[in-house]
Amino acid sequence: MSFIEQMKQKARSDKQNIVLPEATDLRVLQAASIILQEQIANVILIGNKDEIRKAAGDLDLAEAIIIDSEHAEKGQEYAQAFYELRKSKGITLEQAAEQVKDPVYFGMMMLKQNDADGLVSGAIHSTADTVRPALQIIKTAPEAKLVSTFFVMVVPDSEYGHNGTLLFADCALNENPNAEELSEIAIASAHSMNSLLDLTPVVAMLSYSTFGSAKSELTEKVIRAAALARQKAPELLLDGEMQVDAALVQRVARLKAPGSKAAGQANVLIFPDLNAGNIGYKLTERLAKAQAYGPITQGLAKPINDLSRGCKAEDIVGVVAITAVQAQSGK
Ligand SMILES: CC(C)(COP(=O)(O)OP(=O)(O)OC[C@H]1O[C@@H](n2cnc3c(N)ncnc32)[C@H](O)[C@@H]1OP(=O)(O)O)[C@@H](O)C(=O)NCCC(=O)NCCS
Ligand SMILES: CC(=O)OP(=O)(O)O
Repeated sequence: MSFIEQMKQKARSDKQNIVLPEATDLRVLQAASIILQEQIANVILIGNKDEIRKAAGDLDLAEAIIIDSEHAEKGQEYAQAFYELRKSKGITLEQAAEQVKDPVYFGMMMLKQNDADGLVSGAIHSTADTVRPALQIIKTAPEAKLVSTFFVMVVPDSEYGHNGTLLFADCALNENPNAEELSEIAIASAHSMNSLLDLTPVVAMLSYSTFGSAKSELTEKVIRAAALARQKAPELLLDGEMQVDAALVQRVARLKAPGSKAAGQANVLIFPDLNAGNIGYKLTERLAKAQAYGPITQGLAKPINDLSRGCKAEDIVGVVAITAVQAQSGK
Protein backbone atom coordinates (compact mmCIF):
# COMPACT_ATOMS: atom_id res chain seq x y z
CA MET A 1 0.00 0.00 0.00
CA SER A 2 1.34 3.48 -0.85
CA PHE A 3 2.43 5.89 1.88
CA ILE A 4 -0.57 8.13 1.35
CA GLU A 5 -3.06 5.23 1.28
CA GLN A 6 -1.63 4.13 4.65
CA MET A 7 -2.17 7.67 6.01
CA LYS A 8 -5.75 7.78 4.69
CA GLN A 9 -6.56 4.37 6.18
CA LYS A 10 -5.14 5.37 9.57
CA ALA A 11 -7.00 8.71 9.47
CA ARG A 12 -10.33 6.91 8.80
CA SER A 13 -9.91 4.68 11.88
CA ASP A 14 -10.49 7.65 14.25
CA LYS A 15 -11.76 10.68 12.36
CA GLN A 16 -10.30 14.04 13.41
CA ASN A 17 -11.67 17.58 12.95
CA ILE A 18 -9.43 19.42 10.51
CA VAL A 19 -9.68 23.16 9.80
CA LEU A 20 -9.19 24.49 6.25
CA PRO A 21 -9.07 28.30 6.51
CA GLU A 22 -8.55 29.00 2.78
CA ALA A 23 -12.11 28.08 1.93
CA THR A 24 -12.61 30.15 -1.20
CA ASP A 25 -9.77 28.44 -3.10
CA LEU A 26 -11.15 25.89 -5.56
CA ARG A 27 -8.33 23.36 -4.91
CA VAL A 28 -9.08 23.50 -1.17
CA LEU A 29 -12.80 22.96 -1.81
CA GLN A 30 -12.11 20.09 -4.22
CA ALA A 31 -9.86 18.54 -1.56
CA ALA A 32 -12.55 19.07 1.12
CA SER A 33 -15.08 17.28 -1.04
CA ILE A 34 -12.72 14.28 -1.57
CA ILE A 35 -11.82 14.17 2.15
CA LEU A 36 -15.52 14.02 3.10
CA GLN A 37 -16.38 11.50 0.39
CA GLU A 38 -13.46 9.22 1.37
CA GLN A 39 -14.25 9.70 5.11
CA ILE A 40 -10.67 10.79 5.87
CA ALA A 41 -11.59 13.55 8.34
CA ASN A 42 -14.34 15.92 9.39
CA VAL A 43 -13.81 19.24 7.60
CA ILE A 44 -14.25 22.73 9.08
CA LEU A 45 -14.17 25.50 6.45
CA ILE A 46 -13.61 29.08 7.64
CA GLY A 47 -15.31 31.79 5.61
CA ASN A 48 -18.52 33.32 4.41
CA LYS A 49 -21.12 30.64 3.55
CA ASP A 50 -22.36 32.35 0.38
CA GLU A 51 -18.85 32.96 -0.95
CA ILE A 52 -17.84 29.37 -0.23
CA ARG A 53 -20.96 27.95 -1.91
CA LYS A 54 -20.35 30.17 -4.94
CA ALA A 55 -16.71 29.08 -5.20
CA ALA A 56 -17.65 25.42 -4.70
CA GLY A 57 -20.12 25.26 -7.62
CA ASP A 58 -21.34 21.64 -7.93
CA LEU A 59 -18.96 20.17 -5.36
CA ASP A 60 -20.67 18.20 -2.59
CA LEU A 61 -19.78 19.91 0.69
CA ALA A 62 -23.01 19.17 2.54
CA GLU A 63 -21.16 17.50 5.42
CA ALA A 64 -18.60 20.29 5.87
CA ILE A 65 -18.97 22.59 8.87
CA ILE A 66 -18.73 26.23 7.77
CA ILE A 67 -17.82 28.97 10.27
CA ASP A 68 -17.69 32.64 9.36
CA SER A 69 -14.83 34.11 11.40
CA GLU A 70 -16.27 37.64 10.94
CA HIS A 71 -19.48 36.77 12.81
CA ALA A 72 -18.59 33.69 14.85
CA GLU A 73 -20.30 32.79 18.12
CA LYS A 74 -16.91 32.19 19.71
CA GLY A 75 -15.30 35.36 18.28
CA GLN A 76 -15.27 37.17 21.62
CA GLU A 77 -13.88 34.16 23.52
CA TYR A 78 -11.09 33.71 20.97
CA ALA A 79 -10.29 37.45 20.98
CA GLN A 80 -9.92 37.40 24.76
CA ALA A 81 -7.75 34.25 24.69
CA PHE A 82 -5.57 35.68 21.89
CA TYR A 83 -5.22 38.95 23.82
CA GLU A 84 -4.04 37.04 26.94
CA LEU A 85 -1.47 35.19 24.79
CA ARG A 86 -0.06 38.28 23.07
CA LYS A 87 -0.62 41.19 25.49
CA SER A 88 3.04 41.03 26.60
CA LYS A 89 3.89 41.89 22.97
CA GLY A 90 1.84 45.11 23.23
CA ILE A 91 -1.40 44.02 21.52
CA THR A 92 -4.72 45.59 22.67
CA LEU A 93 -8.03 43.72 23.06
CA GLU A 94 -9.43 45.62 20.05
CA GLN A 95 -6.47 44.56 17.91
CA ALA A 96 -6.87 40.97 19.13
CA ALA A 97 -10.57 41.03 18.14
CA GLU A 98 -9.63 42.20 14.63
CA GLN A 99 -6.80 39.69 14.31
CA VAL A 100 -8.93 36.64 15.13
CA LYS A 101 -11.36 37.53 12.32
CA ASP A 102 -8.57 36.49 9.95
CA PRO A 103 -9.45 32.89 8.95
CA VAL A 104 -5.94 31.53 9.63
CA TYR A 105 -5.76 33.14 13.10
CA PHE A 106 -9.36 32.04 13.82
CA GLY A 107 -8.48 28.46 12.85
CA MET A 108 -5.41 28.51 15.10
CA MET A 109 -7.58 29.72 18.00
CA MET A 110 -9.99 26.83 17.37
CA LEU A 111 -7.07 24.45 17.97
CA LYS A 112 -5.81 26.44 20.95
CA GLN A 113 -9.28 26.26 22.58
CA ASN A 114 -9.63 22.54 21.74
CA ASP A 115 -12.47 23.14 19.26
CA ALA A 116 -10.55 21.38 16.44
CA ASP A 117 -7.70 18.87 16.10
CA GLY A 118 -5.54 20.06 13.20
CA LEU A 119 -5.18 22.76 10.54
CA VAL A 120 -3.87 22.87 6.97
CA SER A 121 -3.19 26.16 5.19
CA GLY A 122 -0.77 27.50 2.58
CA ALA A 123 -2.53 27.04 -0.78
CA ILE A 124 -2.94 30.83 -0.83
CA HIS A 125 -0.85 32.04 2.11
CA SER A 126 2.95 32.02 2.12
CA THR A 127 4.70 29.71 4.56
CA ALA A 128 5.58 32.64 6.82
CA ASP A 129 1.89 33.68 6.99
CA THR A 130 0.84 30.13 7.89
CA VAL A 131 3.62 29.28 10.33
CA ARG A 132 3.98 32.64 12.14
CA PRO A 133 0.46 32.47 13.71
CA ALA A 134 1.15 28.85 14.66
CA LEU A 135 4.38 29.85 16.40
CA GLN A 136 2.63 32.74 18.15
CA ILE A 137 -0.50 30.85 19.27
CA ILE A 138 0.18 27.10 19.37
CA LYS A 139 3.91 27.37 20.18
CA THR A 140 6.47 24.60 20.51
CA ALA A 141 5.68 21.24 22.07
CA PRO A 142 7.07 20.88 25.62
CA GLU A 143 9.86 18.50 24.52
CA ALA A 144 10.85 20.49 21.41
CA LYS A 145 13.51 23.21 21.19
CA LEU A 146 12.86 24.25 17.60
CA VAL A 147 10.00 24.02 15.11
CA SER A 148 11.08 22.80 11.69
CA THR A 149 9.46 21.26 8.62
CA PHE A 150 9.88 18.29 6.33
CA PHE A 151 8.49 16.91 3.11
CA VAL A 152 7.65 13.26 2.53
CA MET A 153 8.91 12.70 -1.01
CA VAL A 154 7.59 9.72 -2.95
CA VAL A 155 9.68 9.25 -6.08
CA PRO A 156 8.21 6.90 -8.70
CA ASP A 157 10.29 3.92 -9.92
CA SER A 158 13.17 4.73 -7.61
CA GLU A 159 15.42 2.44 -5.58
CA TYR A 160 16.69 5.31 -3.39
CA GLY A 161 15.62 5.81 0.21
CA HIS A 162 12.92 3.29 1.08
CA ASN A 163 11.79 2.23 -2.43
CA GLY A 164 11.68 5.91 -3.45
CA THR A 165 10.20 7.26 -0.20
CA LEU A 166 12.38 9.81 1.57
CA LEU A 167 12.04 12.57 4.12
CA PHE A 168 13.63 15.95 3.23
CA ALA A 169 14.23 18.67 5.88
CA ASP A 170 14.13 21.61 6.44
CA CYS A 171 12.67 22.81 3.14
CA ALA A 172 10.36 25.57 4.40
CA LEU A 173 11.03 27.24 7.74
CA ASN A 174 14.52 27.73 9.21
CA GLU A 175 16.48 29.94 6.84
CA ASN A 176 20.07 29.49 7.99
CA PRO A 177 20.13 27.12 10.97
CA ASN A 178 23.33 27.08 13.03
CA ALA A 179 25.01 23.76 13.88
CA GLU A 180 22.96 23.32 17.06
CA GLU A 181 19.69 24.03 15.23
CA LEU A 182 20.68 21.75 12.33
CA SER A 183 21.33 18.92 14.79
CA GLU A 184 17.83 19.45 16.26
CA ILE A 185 16.30 19.35 12.76
CA ALA A 186 18.13 16.06 12.06
CA ILE A 187 17.01 14.41 15.30
CA ALA A 188 13.39 15.60 14.94
CA SER A 189 13.30 14.40 11.32
CA ALA A 190 14.60 10.97 12.32
CA HIS A 191 11.82 10.73 14.92
CA SER A 192 9.23 11.82 12.33
CA MET A 193 10.45 9.12 9.91
CA ASN A 194 9.95 6.60 12.65
CA SER A 195 6.65 7.82 14.09
CA LEU A 196 4.85 8.78 10.87
CA LEU A 197 6.24 6.30 8.35
CA ASP A 198 7.19 3.50 10.75
CA LEU A 199 10.61 3.20 9.02
CA THR A 200 14.06 3.06 10.57
CA PRO A 201 15.62 6.45 9.81
CA VAL A 202 19.01 6.57 8.10
CA VAL A 203 20.09 10.20 8.23
CA ALA A 204 22.50 12.03 5.91
CA MET A 205 23.68 15.55 6.78
CA LEU A 206 24.13 17.05 3.33
CA SER A 207 26.85 19.34 2.04
CA TYR A 208 28.90 19.93 -1.11
CA SER A 209 31.71 17.97 0.57
CA THR A 210 32.02 14.34 1.70
CA PHE A 211 34.10 13.57 4.79
CA GLY A 212 36.48 16.50 4.33
CA SER A 213 36.80 16.50 0.53
CA ALA A 214 36.31 20.29 0.73
CA LYS A 215 36.79 22.62 3.65
CA SER A 216 35.05 25.91 4.45
CA GLU A 217 32.79 27.53 7.05
CA LEU A 218 29.82 25.95 5.26
CA THR A 219 31.18 22.40 5.51
CA GLU A 220 32.38 22.97 9.08
CA LYS A 221 28.81 23.86 10.13
CA VAL A 222 27.49 20.53 8.85
CA ILE A 223 30.38 18.58 10.44
CA ARG A 224 29.61 20.23 13.81
CA ALA A 225 25.87 19.56 13.39
CA ALA A 226 26.49 15.86 12.67
CA ALA A 227 28.77 15.57 15.71
CA LEU A 228 26.17 17.26 17.94
CA ALA A 229 23.35 15.06 16.63
CA ARG A 230 25.44 11.90 17.25
CA GLN A 231 26.24 13.13 20.76
CA LYS A 232 22.55 13.83 21.56
CA ALA A 233 21.12 10.74 19.83
CA PRO A 234 23.88 8.10 19.64
CA GLU A 235 21.34 5.41 18.73
CA LEU A 236 20.66 7.00 15.32
CA LEU A 237 22.14 5.82 12.02
CA LEU A 238 23.41 9.29 11.12
CA ASP A 239 26.44 10.57 9.26
CA GLY A 240 27.87 13.63 7.55
CA GLU A 241 28.96 15.86 6.10
CA MET A 242 28.28 14.18 2.75
CA GLN A 243 27.19 14.97 -0.81
CA VAL A 244 23.78 13.80 -1.93
CA ASP A 245 25.21 11.18 -4.34
CA ALA A 246 27.20 9.65 -1.47
CA ALA A 247 24.05 9.69 0.67
CA LEU A 248 21.90 7.85 -1.88
CA VAL A 249 24.06 5.70 -4.18
CA GLN A 250 25.92 2.70 -2.69
CA ARG A 251 28.59 2.64 -5.41
CA VAL A 252 29.42 6.31 -4.75
CA ALA A 253 29.24 5.81 -0.99
CA ARG A 254 31.86 3.03 -1.17
CA LEU A 255 34.20 5.42 -2.99
CA LYS A 256 33.58 8.64 -1.06
CA ALA A 257 32.49 7.50 2.40
CA PRO A 258 33.73 3.95 3.05
CA GLY A 259 32.58 2.58 6.41
CA SER A 260 29.81 5.17 6.87
CA LYS A 261 26.69 3.88 8.63
CA ALA A 262 24.36 6.11 6.60
CA ALA A 263 26.00 6.74 3.21
CA GLY A 264 24.50 4.83 0.27
CA GLN A 265 21.27 4.04 2.12
CA ALA A 266 19.99 7.33 3.52
CA ASN A 267 16.23 7.88 3.67
CA VAL A 268 16.33 11.16 5.65
CA LEU A 269 18.13 14.02 3.89
CA ILE A 270 19.03 17.05 6.03
CA PHE A 271 19.82 20.12 3.94
CA PRO A 272 22.30 22.70 5.27
CA ASP A 273 20.00 25.71 4.75
CA LEU A 274 16.66 26.78 3.30
CA ASN A 275 18.05 27.66 -0.15
CA ALA A 276 19.30 24.09 -0.57
CA GLY A 277 16.23 22.46 1.03
CA ASN A 278 13.57 24.39 -0.85
CA ILE A 279 15.35 24.08 -4.21
CA GLY A 280 16.09 20.40 -3.54
CA TYR A 281 12.49 19.39 -2.86
CA LYS A 282 11.06 21.37 -5.79
CA LEU A 283 13.67 19.90 -8.20
CA THR A 284 12.82 16.38 -7.06
CA GLU A 285 9.08 17.10 -7.33
CA ARG A 286 9.26 18.59 -10.82
CA LEU A 287 12.12 16.71 -12.54
CA ALA A 288 11.58 13.28 -10.98
CA LYS A 289 7.77 13.72 -10.93
CA ALA A 290 7.76 12.92 -7.21
CA GLN A 291 4.80 13.40 -4.90
CA ALA A 292 5.79 16.04 -2.33
CA TYR A 293 3.66 16.01 0.84
CA GLY A 294 4.28 19.03 3.05
CA PRO A 295 5.72 21.15 4.44
CA ILE A 296 4.78 19.08 7.51
CA THR A 297 5.78 20.76 10.77
CA GLN A 298 7.57 19.04 13.62
CA GLY A 299 7.96 20.44 17.13
CA LEU A 300 4.66 22.37 17.34
CA ALA A 301 2.31 21.61 20.24
CA LYS A 302 -0.52 20.74 17.78
CA PRO A 303 -0.57 19.58 14.15
CA ILE A 304 -0.58 22.55 11.78
CA ASN A 305 0.73 21.90 8.32
CA ASP A 306 1.58 24.02 5.36
CA LEU A 307 1.22 23.64 1.58
CA SER A 308 3.02 25.04 -1.41
CA ARG A 309 1.01 27.65 -3.30
CA GLY A 310 1.70 25.45 -6.35
CA CYS A 311 -0.15 22.48 -4.79
CA LYS A 312 -2.90 20.43 -6.39
CA ALA A 313 -6.11 19.25 -4.67
CA GLU A 314 -4.65 15.74 -4.23
CA ASP A 315 -1.64 17.21 -2.37
CA ILE A 316 -4.04 18.93 0.04
CA VAL A 317 -5.91 15.65 0.60
CA GLY A 318 -2.57 13.98 1.41
CA VAL A 319 -1.48 16.68 3.85
CA VAL A 320 -4.89 16.58 5.58
CA ALA A 321 -4.57 12.79 6.01
CA ILE A 322 -1.08 13.24 7.52
CA THR A 323 -2.39 16.03 9.80
CA ALA A 324 -5.21 13.77 11.01
CA VAL A 325 -2.73 10.97 11.80
CA GLN A 326 -0.52 13.43 13.72
CA ALA A 327 -3.61 14.62 15.62
CA GLN A 328 -4.52 11.03 16.58
CA SER A 329 -1.08 10.37 18.05
CA GLY A 330 -1.05 13.70 19.92
CA LYS A 331 -4.15 12.72 21.94
C1 LIG B 1 8.35 31.45 9.94
C2 LIG B 1 9.02 32.76 10.17
C3 LIG B 1 8.16 33.86 9.63
C4 LIG B 1 9.18 33.02 11.67
O1 LIG B 1 9.90 34.17 11.68
P1 LIG B 1 10.01 35.31 12.73
O2 LIG B 1 10.29 36.53 11.96
O3 LIG B 1 10.96 34.85 13.76
O4 LIG B 1 8.56 35.49 13.27
P2 LIG B 1 8.27 36.15 14.60
O5 LIG B 1 9.43 36.97 15.06
O6 LIG B 1 6.96 36.84 14.51
O7 LIG B 1 8.20 34.88 15.53
C5 LIG B 1 7.04 34.37 16.00
C6 LIG B 1 7.33 33.57 17.24
O8 LIG B 1 7.84 32.29 16.90
C7 LIG B 1 9.12 32.05 17.49
N1 LIG B 1 9.89 31.29 16.49
C8 LIG B 1 10.33 31.75 15.30
N2 LIG B 1 10.92 30.73 14.63
C9 LIG B 1 10.85 29.62 15.42
C10 LIG B 1 11.25 28.26 15.28
N3 LIG B 1 11.86 27.81 14.19
N4 LIG B 1 10.98 27.39 16.29
C11 LIG B 1 10.34 27.81 17.41
N5 LIG B 1 9.93 29.08 17.59
C12 LIG B 1 10.18 29.98 16.61
C13 LIG B 1 9.66 33.41 17.79
O9 LIG B 1 10.57 33.31 18.86
C14 LIG B 1 8.40 34.17 18.15
O10 LIG B 1 7.97 33.86 19.44
P3 LIG B 1 7.16 34.99 20.29
O11 LIG B 1 6.36 35.81 19.32
O12 LIG B 1 6.30 34.21 21.23
O13 LIG B 1 8.25 35.78 20.94
C15 LIG B 1 10.45 32.81 9.53
O14 LIG B 1 11.25 31.80 10.06
C16 LIG B 1 10.43 32.70 8.03
O15 LIG B 1 10.03 33.64 7.32
N6 LIG B 1 10.91 31.56 7.50
C17 LIG B 1 11.00 31.33 6.06
C18 LIG B 1 9.66 30.92 5.49
C19 LIG B 1 9.75 30.91 4.02
O16 LIG B 1 9.78 31.95 3.38
N7 LIG B 1 9.83 29.70 3.43
C20 LIG B 1 10.07 29.53 2.02
C21 LIG B 1 8.96 28.89 1.25
S1 LIG B 1 8.34 27.42 1.96
C1 LIG C 1 6.95 25.18 0.62
C2 LIG C 1 6.99 26.24 -0.40
O1 LIG C 1 7.98 26.41 -1.11
O2 LIG C 1 5.88 27.00 -0.50
P1 LIG C 1 5.57 28.04 -1.67
O3 LIG C 1 5.77 27.30 -2.96
O4 LIG C 1 4.14 28.44 -1.43
O5 LIG C 1 6.52 29.18 -1.52
